[in-house]
Amino acid sequence: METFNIPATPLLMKEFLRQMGGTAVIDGGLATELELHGADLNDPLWSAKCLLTSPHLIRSVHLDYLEAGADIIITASYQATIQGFEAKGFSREQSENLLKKSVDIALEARPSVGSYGAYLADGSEYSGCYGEAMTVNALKEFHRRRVQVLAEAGPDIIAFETVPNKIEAQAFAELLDEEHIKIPAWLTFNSKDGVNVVSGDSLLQCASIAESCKQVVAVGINCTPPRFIHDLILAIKKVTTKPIVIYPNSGERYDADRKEWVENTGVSDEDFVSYVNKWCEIGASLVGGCCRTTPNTIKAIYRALSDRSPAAPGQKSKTAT
Ligand code: MET
Ligand SMILES: [Zn+2]
Repeated sequence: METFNIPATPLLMKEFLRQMGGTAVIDGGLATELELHGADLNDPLWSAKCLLTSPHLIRSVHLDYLEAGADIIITASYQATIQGFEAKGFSREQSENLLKKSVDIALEARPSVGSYGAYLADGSEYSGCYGEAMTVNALKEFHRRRVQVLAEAGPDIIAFETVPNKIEAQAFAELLDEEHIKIPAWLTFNSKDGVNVVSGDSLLQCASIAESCKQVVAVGINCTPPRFIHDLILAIKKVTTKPIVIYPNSGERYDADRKEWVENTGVSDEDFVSYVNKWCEIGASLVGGCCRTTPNTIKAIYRALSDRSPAAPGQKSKTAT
């Protein structure tokens, strides 16, 4: 495993990318890959359930992604919340230790902070509807201790992922500031129409919130069908000077009622990857995959980027298999 120290300013994220040859490769879906290896994640904790039952499996999937060429791996903390562990009978201290464990497993990892909708485990991170009564302050209180614990575990960067609406983007940005979080962060939104974030809130407004937060070193999109990515990059580019991070899902449809992905509604690894160079040409500099993408997808992204220019990831000392 390589260790990258990403210093905590946007400028130095750019320096990290320069060292990477301009583009860095992120890993692919974690939870869906754990499932492919037999984990039963039908649980409110989703991938975080493996922190309890099979940490060795998490470790092995992280390694698969590193071997496939990922420069950045994302921890199993997406749906790990103190409130979620407590609901299972763990003490506060045990819950905090489980959060920390997700970072320890990935060592120089980038912990994932899923939204409040992910904690609800009812698919609401794909609707962004938290009800009229939800406020920025309530979301901040929900996430506060979690973000502190993850930051204290010493990762390189905190990935706030699948952010479905503006109030949660605001909550994360304010938390980073209020808690004086020294670890840099990225904020990635999801979209189901290629124009707005899933709640219908303006992507431009959401990305602007990320842009004006000094701890945020990259802004982008995750867990969104590949066919929408091109237009979303162009939109984000209008409001940010920060590096753009893109990790789409396989494009398959998720059936929230049945709690399963509808197979064969997505694109093949090859098709997915054929877009990657174009995305980088128009402004993306960190690219990977989200749900239902696999180490094969990441291998193909790594190869596509290596073919692009001599300064691309292929030139790095790492050997892709
Ligand atoms: C619903 S998006 C999930 C993101 C998380 N990092 C995962 O790959 O499991
Ligand atoms: Zn996803």
